[in-house]
Amino acid sequence: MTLLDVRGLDISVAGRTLVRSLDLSVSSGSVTALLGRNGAGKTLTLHTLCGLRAAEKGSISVAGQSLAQWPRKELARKLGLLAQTTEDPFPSTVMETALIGRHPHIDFWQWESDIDRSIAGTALEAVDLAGFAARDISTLSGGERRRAAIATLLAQDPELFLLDEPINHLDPPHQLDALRLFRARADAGRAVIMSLHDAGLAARFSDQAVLLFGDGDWLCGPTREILTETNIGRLYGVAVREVSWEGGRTFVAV
Ligand SMILES: Nc1ncnc2c1ncn2[C@@H]1O[C@H](COP(=O)(O)OP(=O)(O)OP(=O)(O)O)[C@@H](O)[C@H]1O
Repeated sequence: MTLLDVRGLDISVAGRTLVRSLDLSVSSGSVTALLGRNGAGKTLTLHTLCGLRAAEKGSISVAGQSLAQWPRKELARKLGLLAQTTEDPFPSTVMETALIGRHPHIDFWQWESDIDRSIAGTALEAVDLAGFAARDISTLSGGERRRAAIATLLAQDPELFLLDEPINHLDPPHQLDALRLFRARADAGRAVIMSLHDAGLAARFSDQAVLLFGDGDWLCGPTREILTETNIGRLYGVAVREVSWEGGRTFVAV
């Protein structure tokens, strides 16, 4: 089933067109990797896809209905954003932070139920924060805080996960854990779009890749066809070699 359909989308800022006439279709069960240099427009694109930023030109539909027509709370059950950075303006515990993800599922006058607490607890376990529930969120390390943000999104449990550099701050084992976890969500019928700076991890975990060149140009297609030495070299403006091993491949700048 097509969860997200984007046609002719322009992303512009301060008089510059970063993405011109983007067409993108995302189906349940798939992982899409979004790659581009710093400033190419990955964050602005993700923010536009979830309605935080208005689309100047083009159409975005979510589960067959125009993005703008979705009531905000219903939309938050369809799609959820892992922002690139998180702020904690109010004191709260790690459990309270994870429970924020349950808000789209709770009626206006209701408190979180035991089921919501159990879902949030399971999400904390999934990101290796089981023992952290009572901790003040402001005491977490950068990587722990990133995993708490992932737990909040897992507790939200949207159909489409929009992830802005999900492995920021994570050490290598937790990077793999997080990417495996989202890959498993997709394999269970959800969908994922994630911006990444590691083309090797994009090759390993995605089915579809979108390359943003930052000048309006983009490429989109099956990962195997899009992630090539030539395209990645053009994307980053450096010579790149593909390195393969049994079943896997990565890219090295030379
Ligand atoms: N409000 C704004 N005014 C002017 N320029 C902006 C504004 N917001 C974003 N930009 C610029 O738009 C460009 C795209 O930003 P965006 O955050 O989408 O990049 P990105 O691809 O996610 O980069 P990174 O890899 O560094 O996270 C950047 O050059 C940024 O400086």
